[in-house]
Amino acid sequence: MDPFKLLTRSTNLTKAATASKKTASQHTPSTGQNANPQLFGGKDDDSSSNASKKRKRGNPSAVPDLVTEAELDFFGDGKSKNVSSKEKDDDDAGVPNEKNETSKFAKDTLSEEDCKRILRSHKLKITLLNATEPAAADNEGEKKSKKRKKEQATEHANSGKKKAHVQVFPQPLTSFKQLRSRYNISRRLADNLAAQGYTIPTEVQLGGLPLLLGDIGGLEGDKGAHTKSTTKQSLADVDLLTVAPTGSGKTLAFLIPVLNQILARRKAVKDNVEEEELEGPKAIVVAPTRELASQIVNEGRKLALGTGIRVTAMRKGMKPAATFPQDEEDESADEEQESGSDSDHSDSDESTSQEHNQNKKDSKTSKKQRPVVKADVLVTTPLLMLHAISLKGQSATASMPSVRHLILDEADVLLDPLFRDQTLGIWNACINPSLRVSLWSATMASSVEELALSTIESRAITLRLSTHAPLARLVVGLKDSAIPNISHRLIYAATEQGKLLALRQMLHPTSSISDDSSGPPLRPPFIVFTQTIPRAVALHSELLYDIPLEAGGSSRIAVLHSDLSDTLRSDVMARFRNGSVWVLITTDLLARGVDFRGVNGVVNYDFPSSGASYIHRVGRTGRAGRDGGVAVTLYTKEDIPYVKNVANIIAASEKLRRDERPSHKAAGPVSSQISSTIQPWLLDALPTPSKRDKQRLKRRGVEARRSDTAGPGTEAGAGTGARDGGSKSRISTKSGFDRKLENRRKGAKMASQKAKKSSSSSAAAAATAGTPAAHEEDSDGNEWGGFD
Ligand SMILES: Nc1ncnc2c1ncn2[C@@H]1O[C@H](COP(=O)(O)OP(=O)(O)OP(=O)(O)O)[C@@H](O)[C@H]1O
Repeated sequence: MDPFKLLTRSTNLTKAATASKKTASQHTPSTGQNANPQLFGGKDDDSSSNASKKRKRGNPSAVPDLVTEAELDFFGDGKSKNVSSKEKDDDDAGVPNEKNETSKFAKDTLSEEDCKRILRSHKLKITLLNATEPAAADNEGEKKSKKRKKEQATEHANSGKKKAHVQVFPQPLTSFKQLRSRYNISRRLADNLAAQGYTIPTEVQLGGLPLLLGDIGGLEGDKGAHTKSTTKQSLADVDLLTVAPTGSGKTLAFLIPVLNQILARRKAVKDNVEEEELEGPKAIVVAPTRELASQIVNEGRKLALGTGIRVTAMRKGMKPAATFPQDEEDESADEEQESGSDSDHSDSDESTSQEHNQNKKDSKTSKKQRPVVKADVLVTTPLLMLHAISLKGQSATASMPSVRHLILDEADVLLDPLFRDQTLGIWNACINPSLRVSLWSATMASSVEELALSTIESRAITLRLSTHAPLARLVVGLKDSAIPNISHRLIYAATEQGKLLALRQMLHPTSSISDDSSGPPLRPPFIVFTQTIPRAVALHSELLYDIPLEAGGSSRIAVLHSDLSDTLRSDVMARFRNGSVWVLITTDLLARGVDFRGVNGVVNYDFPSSGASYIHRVGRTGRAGRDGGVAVTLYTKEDIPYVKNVANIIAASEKLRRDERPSHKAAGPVSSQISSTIQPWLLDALPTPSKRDKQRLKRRGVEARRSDTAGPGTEAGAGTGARDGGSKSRISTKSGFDRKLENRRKGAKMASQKAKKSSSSSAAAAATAGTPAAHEEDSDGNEWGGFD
C-alpha cells in the first residue's frame, strides 16, 4: 500500500495524480533499492559490485553465492578460497575451531599496501591512541607526512609521557565469508548472518570486525606486550572507540565479536582449556533509551539463534552479579580486602571470586536470594543497571566480575555529564581484568576520547593490572558529519505559525515541499522531532485530524515520548514499524540509534539542540546506504543565532555527496539532483554562535520553546497566560476564544477525574505507603529524552 496514494485519495487535483505517478518511479528508502550498504569506496574499488543485489531476509537462496563473496578479492591473486570439505567437517560443530586458522589466514592475507588502499578508499582511519610499542611507531615512520611527524613531535614534547598515536592498517573484511575463512567464527553465527541477507560488510564492519576479532594490523608481533591472554579467542586485545555514520551497521559490528567470543570461551571451558566461567552476564550493552535497548536485543537474538547464547533486556529486579551487596551488606569489607590482595593475577582473582561466591552461597542458605540473571548478553539503559548494582544507602556498587565485554552504544551521550556518573559506575563495576570495552557513536567529542583513555588507565591502576590494552580509534568518513546519501532542506518559516503551516503542507501530497523540483519529495512514513514532550503532544493533537479519514485518519499519526507507559511506547513503535503509522511525532528520545528501515524522511519541526542532535535525527532516514531520504529543518527568528552550525553540517554533507558518491548518481533521478542547499552567502550572513550559546542551546533548547518560559498552566506554550515568548511559541491555530473554551472544558474534566481518583485511591495509597515502588518507577523512567 502506498501511503502517498492514499493521502491523495480525497484530493481531486490533477497535480496530485502527476505527483503520485512521478514518485512511483523514484528511489526512496522504502522501495528497498540501492541496497549497497556502503557509503564510500565506489570510486576506488569494486566492493560495491554486488550493489544491485537485493537483500532478502530469511531466504538464503536469494543471497548472492557466498563462495563468490569469499572470492571477492580486489587486489589479491584471484586464487580460489573455497573451504575444503575436510575443513567444513571440522567446522560443523558451530563453534570456532583453531585448526587450520593460521593457514586460512595466510591464504587470505592482503599486502600492507593493499590494506591501506582499501581502508583509505572506504574512508577508514584506525589509530591506536595509547600505543606504547616503539616498533609500532616505526610502522608508519617511513611514509609519514612531514606535517604528521611534526604534530607527533609536538604531542610528545607537550605531554612529556604522552603515548604515541599510531595509525594501523588491519586486513579489511571485504566479505562476510571471511569471518569464517579468516577469523574462524562460529559456523552458526555465520549462518545466522547469511540467513538475514547480509552480504557486503559496511565500512564500520569492514574495519571494525577485524580489529575486534583479533587483527590490529602492524602490531601482531607485539601483542604479547600488552596481553596475558590464555586463549586464542582473546586475541582481540584492543578497546575500541568507533565513530561511524548513522545507519552504518555499528550494531552488527559490536555484536558479532562478542557473541563469537562467548561461544569460543564456552568451547574452551568444555575442552578444559579454560576454567569454568563465573556466574552472571558475560557482556553488557548500555544504550541510552529503552527503544534502542530492545532493538539491540532483537538484533542480538537473531544473530544468536541456535547458539545457546541468551540475549536479554535488563528489567527491574534482575540481579546481574553473583556477589551482591544488597544481599549481604556486611561482607563488603571482606570483599574489598580480597580484591585488593589478588587483583594482580587474573586467574587467582577469578578463583577467589568463585570461592567467595561459594562461601556466600553456603552462608546464606537461610536467606532468600534472587538468582543471578541467566543472560549471557544483558542490554540495559544506564540507570536501570546502576540501580540493580547499587548498594542501598551507599554510593558503592556491586561488582560484576563475570562481565568481559562492555559496549557503550551512543557513547557520547552515555558519557555526557547527564549520564556520566551512571555509565562510569557500570564501567567500574566490571572488575574482570580481561574486560574489553568498546564505545560507539556517529558523533564523538574529543572530551569523550580523553575520558575513555583516563578511565581505562585509572581502572588499570585500581585493579592493579600491570598493563592494559591499547585503545584503538576507528573513524569512518568525516568525523561528526551527516550521512551523504540524504537530501537536506533548511526552510525559514519565520514564526511558530509558519512552521505549523509548513508541516501541514508537508502532510498535503501536492505541497511544494512534498513535490519539490529541487530534490526528492518528502513522503510518509516520516518522523517529526520537537524540542519537548509537551510540544510533541500539542503538535500531535493539532495535526490529529489532518490526514483524511479515507487514508486512515488519526490512526496514521502518533506521538511517542518518555512520559508514555512502556506498553504504549512499544505499541507505537510496533505500529510505526509495520507501516500503520505514517507520521510519528517524537522528541530526541528517538533521535539516536533507532532503526526504522523504511523511513523516507525526517522533519526537524523544532530546531535541534546541537550539531550532534541534527546528525542523529536526520540519520533516522537513509539507513544502510539507502538513497532518497529527505531531512527538512524548519527554523524561525528565534533559531537564527544557532542555524550556522547546522548549515555547516549540511554543506559538508553535500560536498561529501558530490565528491564521494558520484557512482550513486546512476541510482536514479533523485541521486542525480545533488544541488547545494546552503549557498555560501547564507553561511556568510548567519551569525556564528559562541561556545556559550551552543552550550546553553544544548542544555536548555531554544529558550522561547521551553514549557517553563512559555507560560503557566500551558502545554508547550499553548496556553493563554503567556510570558514573553508564550504566544509566539504556541503550537496551535485555534483562536484565543476557542482555546479558552477548550481549556475550561479540559479543566472541568480533569477536576472531576481527580475527584474520582482521589476517593478511590485513598485506600490503595494507604496500603502501599512506605514502599519504594513509586520512587523506582520514577527513577526507572528517567531515560534520555533529549538534553532539554
Ligand atoms: N552489512 C550490511 N548490509 C546490509 N544492511 C546492513 C548491514 N549491516 C547493517 N545493516 C542494516 O543497517 C541498518 C542500520 O544498522 P544499525 O542500526 O546497526 O546502524 P548504526 O550504525 O547503529 O546506526 P545509528 O548510529 O543510527 O545507531 C539496520 O537495518 C541493519 O540491519
